[in-house]
Amino acid sequence: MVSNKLVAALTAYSAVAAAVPVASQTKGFSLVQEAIPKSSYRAPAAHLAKALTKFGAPVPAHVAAAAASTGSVTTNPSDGDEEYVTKVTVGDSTLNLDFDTGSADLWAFSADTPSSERSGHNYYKPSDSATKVSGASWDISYGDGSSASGSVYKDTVTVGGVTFDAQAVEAASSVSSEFTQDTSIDGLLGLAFSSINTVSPTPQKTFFDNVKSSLDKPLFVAILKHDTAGSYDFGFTDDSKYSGDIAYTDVDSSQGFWSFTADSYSIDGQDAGSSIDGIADTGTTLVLLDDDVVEAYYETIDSAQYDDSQGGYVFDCDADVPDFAITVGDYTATIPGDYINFASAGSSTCYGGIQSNSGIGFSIFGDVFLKSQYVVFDASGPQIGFAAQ
Ligand SMILES: O=C(c1ccc(-c2ccco2)nc1O)N(Cc1ccccn1)C1CC1
Repeated sequence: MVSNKLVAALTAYSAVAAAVPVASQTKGFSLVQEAIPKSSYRAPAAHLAKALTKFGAPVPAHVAAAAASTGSVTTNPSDGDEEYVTKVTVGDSTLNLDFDTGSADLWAFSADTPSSERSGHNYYKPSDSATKVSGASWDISYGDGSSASGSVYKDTVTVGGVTFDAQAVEAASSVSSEFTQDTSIDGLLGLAFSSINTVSPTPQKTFFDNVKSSLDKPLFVAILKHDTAGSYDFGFTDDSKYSGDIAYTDVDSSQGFWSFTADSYSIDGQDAGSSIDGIADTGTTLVLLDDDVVEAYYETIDSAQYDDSQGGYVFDCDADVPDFAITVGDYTATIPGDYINFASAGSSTCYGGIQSNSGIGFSIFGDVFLKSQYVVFDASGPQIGFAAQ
């Protein structure tokens, strides 16, 4: 049964992301000395940490923290791949956060959230070293109609071993019912561009913006999967996690999103011959496209129809559901039809993973698409890269 939350979300909108090479030393060898190219620059602390480790000395926490130049954290799909939950240390709390490349606020349930709105959730407790940002507030509304607001602290946040000790943590004083009812997540970690951070009067930087200059590479990768654990990787790409080559294309960040143009799209392998402008949004469950594309897609499924009560297209669960693909350069990114047979909608009907973007003027490539791909969000450019998982 499609959960009430999902129906509510879909009715309004459906928004809702190294092995240290052991040098094999043999007796008698020579080293070629060469200057380290700038692009592989590592933070000074990384060299200190490495030297201390080499001689068996303890690495002080502040050195280790400054030194982390890559990180990786597991992300788990909730039931039915509705959202992806990632553990993050925020101040003195470990919280389950929804990494969201469609927004730029790091916010969490907090001691300021009324207990009636907070039950079933972990919540943020400022650390002893936290500081409140005087006069600051935040207030965000999402495409599914959900919202939250509150005050702001600076505190230490660690994601997959990467730490920033002055991260803006937005403590919720109020959250809408969608968040209260979704006890899988205790808040969001925004990974869009900081230009759309809602803190007033001074917008704050996202976690990625704060750490990207200390990472080996200024990028993060979303490796979301269907019904099994994936990861968010920071500062590196890992060719054991994808096949073929990564196809990159430019990102237009002027609206704060990871916005790109797919050169064309195809339905069941039939190229439609027109491009799609959209955003990569780990915080949106489904794929939301212009109405003409959605209608062309469901034309291919005899039993498909728009169901007002479900707020979207449904079809017989035993229908043959075609693939939907977009092309980026010479790479074709395919969503398997099985991913578009998204969820039960009662009796023998199923809910489609492709739905209308309700005319918002751009498409949203949410988790139904992202979980079929290895997706590189690269701040240099900026650019976005896709490869087959
Ligand atoms: O939910 C959001 C969303 C995220 C952040 C913000 C926001 C407001 C102020 C700063 O950020 N506003 C949104 O609405 N979707 C997904 C979506 C789905 C459907 C319709 C509209 N949207 C943004 C990424 C597009």
